[in-house]
Amino acid sequence: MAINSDGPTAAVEVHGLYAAYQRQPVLENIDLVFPTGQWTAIVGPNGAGKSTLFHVLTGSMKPLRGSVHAFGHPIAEHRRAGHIAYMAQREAIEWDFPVSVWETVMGGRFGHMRQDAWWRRCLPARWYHPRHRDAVRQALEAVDMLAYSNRPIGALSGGQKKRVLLARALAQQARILLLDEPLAGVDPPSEKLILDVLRRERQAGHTVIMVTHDMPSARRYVDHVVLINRIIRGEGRPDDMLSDAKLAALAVSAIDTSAGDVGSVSGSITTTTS
Ligand SMILES: Nc1ncnc2c1ncn2[C@@H]1O[C@H](COP(=O)(O)OP(=O)(O)OP(=O)(O)O)[C@@H](O)[C@H]1O
Repeated sequence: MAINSDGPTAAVEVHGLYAAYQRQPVLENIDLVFPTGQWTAIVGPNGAGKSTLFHVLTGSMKPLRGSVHAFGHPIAEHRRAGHIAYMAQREAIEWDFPVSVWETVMGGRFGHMRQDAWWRRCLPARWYHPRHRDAVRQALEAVDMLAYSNRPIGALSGGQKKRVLLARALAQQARILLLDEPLAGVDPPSEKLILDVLRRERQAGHTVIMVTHDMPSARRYVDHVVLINRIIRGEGRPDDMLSDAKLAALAVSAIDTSAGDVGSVSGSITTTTS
């Protein structure tokens, strides 16, 4: 699939999106445009539907209604072509699986490997095309984890696991990066490292969309903020969206949704200004 992402095209466009689990609505009437090359923070309380939105954006969950396009093409085409990199929450990974850091990050290359000659895909991992090995090495270097390449993923600290998940997303060399809470549970140096990596991705023209509860970092780094709790509660510049008043209103919006059995949450949004 040839995708022309030059010019002002939106990286991702969502129209009239509804999503539900067992017919219980989680997202309703979502309309969003993520411009190419911008860094967006998705902010909302626990249970607001942020991860669900990402499942739909990656094409792993079918919406009840509505459409999702990336660079003007249906999201399913991008999923097949590996154009969208996704960093799941740490909890979403089976860490006891007996694979090394290197093999985990190589997983980010599987979409690209479909373009390799069939015989190369049958070879042992050490014979993978050098461009895959280079991408993995660069990604591990970017998150300062190359020295841990041979370590089993189960033998990493929480912050190191986050960095490996980010490396796997980077190895995909995708134009769109979706990151579900990349800053959760990391210490300040790791947080700075991750934010600097994402800033470089944005500078390279990639579109970065991250879920976060870290308001000081969002205020400092991102271009655009989307407030969500089952429906879109606001979007705009970080200064406007992340005021204490807006965040307090977002936390109250959680109470509005509890009648629908979604979003009945304890707000976990930090309103501390940096
Ligand atoms: N597999 C599932 N089956 C049924 N309900 C689900 C499933 N996954 C999520 N939900 C429900 O959907 C709602 C939205 O969940 P989601 O994980 O998208 O929220 P979130 O905003 O990412 O929350 P958090 O900040 O806690 O990660 C919640 O009420 C949750 O209980």
